[in-house]
Amino acid sequence: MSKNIEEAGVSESPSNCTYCYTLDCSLRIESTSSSKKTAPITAKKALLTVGRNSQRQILLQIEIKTKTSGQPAAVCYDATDAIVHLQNVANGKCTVEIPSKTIMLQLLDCAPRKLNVFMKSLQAKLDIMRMENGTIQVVPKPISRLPAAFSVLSPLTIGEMRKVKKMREPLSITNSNGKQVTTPKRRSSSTMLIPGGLENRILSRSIGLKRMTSFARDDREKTEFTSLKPIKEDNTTVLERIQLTEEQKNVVRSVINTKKSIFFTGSAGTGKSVILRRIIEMLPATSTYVTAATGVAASQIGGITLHGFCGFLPQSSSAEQCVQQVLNQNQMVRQWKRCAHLIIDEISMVDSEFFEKLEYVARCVRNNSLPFGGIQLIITGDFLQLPPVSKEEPVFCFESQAWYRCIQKTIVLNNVKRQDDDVFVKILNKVRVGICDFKSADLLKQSAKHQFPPNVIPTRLCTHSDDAERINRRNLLNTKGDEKTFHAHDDDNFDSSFRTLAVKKLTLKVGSQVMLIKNIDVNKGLCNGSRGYVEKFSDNGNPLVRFVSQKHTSIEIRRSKFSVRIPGCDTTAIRRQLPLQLAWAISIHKSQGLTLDCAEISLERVFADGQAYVALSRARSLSSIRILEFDASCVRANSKVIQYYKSIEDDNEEEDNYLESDCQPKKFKPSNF
Ligand SMILES: Nc1ncnc2c1ncn2[C@@H]1O[C@H](COP(=O)(O)OP(=O)(O)OP(=O)(O)O)[C@@H](O)[C@H]1O
Ligand SMILES: [Mg+2]
Repeated sequence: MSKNIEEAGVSESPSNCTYCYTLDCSLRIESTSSSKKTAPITAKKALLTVGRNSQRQILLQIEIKTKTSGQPAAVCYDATDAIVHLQNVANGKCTVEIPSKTIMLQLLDCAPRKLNVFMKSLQAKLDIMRMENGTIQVVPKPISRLPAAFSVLSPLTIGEMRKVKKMREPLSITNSNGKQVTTPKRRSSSTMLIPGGLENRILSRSIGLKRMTSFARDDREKTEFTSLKPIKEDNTTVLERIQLTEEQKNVVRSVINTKKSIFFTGSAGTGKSVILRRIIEMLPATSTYVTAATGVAASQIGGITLHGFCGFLPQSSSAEQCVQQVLNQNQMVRQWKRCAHLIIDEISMVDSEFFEKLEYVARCVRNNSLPFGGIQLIITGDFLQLPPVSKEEPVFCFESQAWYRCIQKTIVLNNVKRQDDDVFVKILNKVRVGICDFKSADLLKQSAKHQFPPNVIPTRLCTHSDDAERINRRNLLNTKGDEKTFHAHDDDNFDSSFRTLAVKKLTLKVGSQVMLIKNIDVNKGLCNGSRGYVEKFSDNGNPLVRFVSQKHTSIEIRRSKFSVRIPGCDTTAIRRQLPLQLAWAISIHKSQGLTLDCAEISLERVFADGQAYVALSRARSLSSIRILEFDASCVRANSKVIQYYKSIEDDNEEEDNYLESDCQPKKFKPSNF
């Protein structure tokens, strides 16, 4: 069974069948009848279940909690002719049209991934049913009350998946000129295989194209049908196809199933941010707030900075003043009240005082005495990477009483996915805890001789950001090639305070060293952090980039979509810009969270614990870095953090002896507790 589900893309499903065929959402039911107009029905909380009746028709059951009785009211629709519109799935929205019942269901505020799986499973079952029936019932019998027999659909089997795949393969048909025409390989998910003109009618409606005048079955219609384009979805969110490992899935399950406040940690490259992206897709969009300690880290997960989220100025204000600052802004009060899940990446850079203030503000503004005002915290990061920026000895979040009160479960990830070179991983694991033995130091020193492909100058990782900016400015100025400036296209929702890795104005020259800031084709090795140089500009003005991973061809880079989820709404702000940044140099602080495939590191002026570890662990392999004048003394780890991690390990070992796996670990007790 698990194989079927993995193929269906729901590998993290806790309960396969329920996961595919039930969905929590907000709902609006509208009439599509032009003659009989009725007021739409809206429900903040509804549960949709797909099932069958005794005649094996596919039914859509809707349960709504009514305000008056508090009891769920249920209604069931025959979904035989349902049309699914998937354009907005990435934002947790979707529309289902049932023409025979002249209604339209608008599903809102869904967890995007769950919605995607639910709709695709429904679509696959409908496609199979229609193919097997050969035709659809144009006017299925309406079912006004719940059917006597209603059973949740069985999960998709491998056989069914194959049938659907085959059905969606290109069709070869002959048009009126006698030419063979092939339909698009991947049909949009809202298209259906229904014989005759009905298919055209449904297609034209479902994709919102011009209505066809005649539904007669003739070749001209078939040709028009072939020209339809598949619906585009935001590939970066819903359709990211990284197969999570067992330990990664375990984190997702803990967050989704237990609803506990969870801190998951692990060394650099264990997939913490990948897991976060999956979790974000599985939580309802309007009550989930995605944040990170820094702008760069936030942009990696489509979120905002924690400072941007909180609505107060933590440095200069007391806890009471912070509460007051929030209360003075209605928008911020609404946001704090609406928040049910708060995601924080790169927690190591958030200091204890800020975390205490956040927790206090949450309780006061929400008027809820539970830890963090009852918000589920989903926190990740590695405290052995960069600490909070501070002139004095940093005080970490885990040292605060708030942390001790709020975090109910701590999970440690052990499998590094960024590097697959065992020797390098072992060196990194030692460097992480501040150890650099003679053998490791020797291997790191030898890397100074590494050579890279001609024309690709490795990214210089600088300890200080001024150095990085200076290097990029100087190199761009000294580059002699043609120059072009690309201005970002921002939509109306985009606010200047939003952070994305894509800059507002990007100036490139032929010969510029660049780095991808987004995955564009993972199979070809063109992913976030891939390095290359601008070879020339194409006829339509886009840069042609020769990447390290693509020795023989250059790739035309076009504008990509960078989305920022607007706090408190289920909409996103969109910036369209080239997914590139200048890459002669970046600061180590800005590189935290990134994966680089070609870097030169100078660690002479290291000033923070974990800084050397962050720099070294950005690389995919030892052969892809060049370390200049390496001295083992730059390898530093904070002793408080080492002690904290030791305490987590001890707790986990003890926990293994318990039968109940979710018992609360004792955790690191803050000294002043
Ligand atoms: N299950 C997986 N399968 C394949 N690749 C993976 C998997 N998990 C993570 N990766 C890859 O490993 C790299 C590191 O992942 P990610 O950035 O999520 O790690 P991280 O733990 O957040 O690291 P850091 O602590 O540096 O922020 C990325 O290139 C990511 O695509
Ligand atoms: Mg990360």
